[in-house]
This record gives sequence, C-alpha cells and structure tokens, in this order.
Amino acid sequence: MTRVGVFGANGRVGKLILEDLKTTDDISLSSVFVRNNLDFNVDPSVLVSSDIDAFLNACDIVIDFSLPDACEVLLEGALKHPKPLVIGTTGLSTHQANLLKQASEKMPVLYATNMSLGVALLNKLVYQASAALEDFDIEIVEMHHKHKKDSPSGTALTLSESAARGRGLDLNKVRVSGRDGDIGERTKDEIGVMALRGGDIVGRHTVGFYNDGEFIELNHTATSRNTFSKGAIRAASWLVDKEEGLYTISDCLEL
Ligand SMILES: NC(=O)C1=CN([C@@H]2O[C@H](COP(=O)(O)OP(=O)(O)OC[C@H]3O[C@@H](n4cnc5c(N)ncnc54)[C@H](OP(=O)(O)O)[C@@H]3O)[C@@H](O)[C@H]2O)C=CC1
Ligand SMILES: O=C(O)C1=N[C@H](C(=O)O)C[C@H](O)C1
Repeated sequence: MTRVGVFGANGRVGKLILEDLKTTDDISLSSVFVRNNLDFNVDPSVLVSSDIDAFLNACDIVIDFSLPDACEVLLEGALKHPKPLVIGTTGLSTHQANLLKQASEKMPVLYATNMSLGVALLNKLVYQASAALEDFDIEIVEMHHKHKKDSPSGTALTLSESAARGRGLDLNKVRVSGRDGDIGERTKDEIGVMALRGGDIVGRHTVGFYNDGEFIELNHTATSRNTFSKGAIRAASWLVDKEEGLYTISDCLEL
C-alpha cells in the first residue's frame, strides 16, 4: 500500500484528493500538512501536522495543491528529506521553480499545471498546430472561478510554451498578457494570453489560431475538479517507484 501525504488538504482540490483516496486501491492517506488546523475530521491513523519533517516521514509520496509560498516550504523540507512529489500548485516564482528543479535532482518530481488527460493532449495539439499554421496569430484565453489567485493560469502558460516551442520562439519575448490603450497593431509573433475570472468556473482554456479568412479554436473545459484530484492520484501511483528526475503528466499518461 502506498502511503500518501497531502499538502493543501483544506483547499478546493486538496479536500477532493482526501475523498477520492477513500475509494482508491493500493494507495491511501497517511499524513496531512496544515499550517493551522484541518477543517474536518480524518481517520485517527492519519498524521495531521504542521511539522514538515514529521509530515514527510509519515508518507511514501506527497501530493501538493497549495499556494506558491506553501509549496516552497514543502520543497525546502523535501530537499532535506527527499520524497517523491506530485505538484499541482501554479503561480510559482522563478526561485520556487528553481527549487523544484533542484528537488528533482534528488527525488522524482512530477509537476503539472493541469492534471487532466484532455489538457495533456491539448498541449500536443497546440504544438502541432502552432508549427503547421505558421502565419496564424495565436491567442489564448483562460476562464476560472473568482477565487483563483494567480493569473494567467498555469495551464495557459504551459499552453503558451507549447505554442512558442512549435514556432521556435522565446515565450518571454513574445507573450502579451494585457492590452489597453493606444497599443498599436498586433505584431506577428506575439502570443496573447488573457485571463477572465468569475463565478464557479472550474477551468476553461481556448487556444485560437487566427488568419485572414479562417480561424481554428481548440478548447478544453474542465467541468469537475475531480478531474484534477483523480489525475493527481493516478500520477502519484505512477511516480512512487521512479528514479529522481523531473516528470510531466504526459510521461505518466504515455502521451
Ligand atoms: N495542476 C492542476 O491540475 C491544478 C492546479 N490547481 C492549483 O492548485 C493550487 C490550489 O488550488 P485550490 O485548491 O483551488 O486552492 P485553495 O485556495 O482552495 O487551497 C489552497 C490550500 O493551500 C493551503 N495553504 C495556503 N498557504 C499555506 C501555507 N503557507 N502553508 C500551508 N498550507 C497553505 C491552504 O490551507 P488553509 O486552508 O489551511 O489555509 C489550502 O488548503 C492553486 O495553485 C491552483 O492554481 C488547481 C486545480 C488544478
Ligand atoms: O486554480 C484553479 O482552479 C486551476 N488552476 C490550474 C491552472 O492554474 O492552470 C488548473 C486548472 O485550470 C484549475
């Protein structure tokens, strides 16, 4: 039985991971990290702790859906006590992304800005379309619930990386994430990545390829957050016996 530690268990996704683990074979909850209290009860055999070392000691693998600063605490702890990590937290700073890379030199780390099968495939399609439709303008729109803190979404940024790679472009030089005022005409290479927020939208991403006379739009809509929690548990079962290294959701899904 694989013992899972959940980081961010009070959160929208974290709570679902705890629920989904109850109905999963060969993998079960053994520890929960909290900064204050857990908002609900768990089986008394589960360690609930705000001590990162104790939390890591009590599990074989960690699943993290928290916030960037919290994820940093996890990565620093894991650098001292290596443990396989499945990380879904988005909005990481450059420093936090570097810590994640450092961690992957000591332990297996699967980082995915979106744990769904659909978005994993969408990334492949976007790469292909971007390369094939070289004269088309690329614009990405993401929509999420009003509680989301980071923008653009991690998924939109990953999709824009796929689009930039398809064209051999450096995303840092071509990404435009806001247009307001007298901005002039659109330049050929820019990749627009725009964010909308409202209500309870679980997650919607549209990657459009626009030319004179025609356009194509590729869309993925998550209709349930369980898509992410179940995807993360599947990733944990796959990652637990891997060697150190940085893995993607496509590796796990063999896409
Ligand atoms: N990769 C993917 O497929 C997906 C990724 N996400 C990403 O996952 C993350 C979480 O999303 P969501 O569940 O909606 O967010 P929530 O805000 O609902 O949950 C965040 C969790 O992080 C915990 N947390 C915050 N700060 C700290 C801290 N300093 N130390 C310890 N724990 C902390 C909170 O604990 P407490 O309540 O105790 O404060 C809470 O449990 C986001 O980055 C989101 O973008 C979301 C969906 C899918
Ligand atoms: O915060 C969310 O809710 C989501 N975050 C992820 C992201 O930033 O891409 C994935 C998903 O779209 C939901």
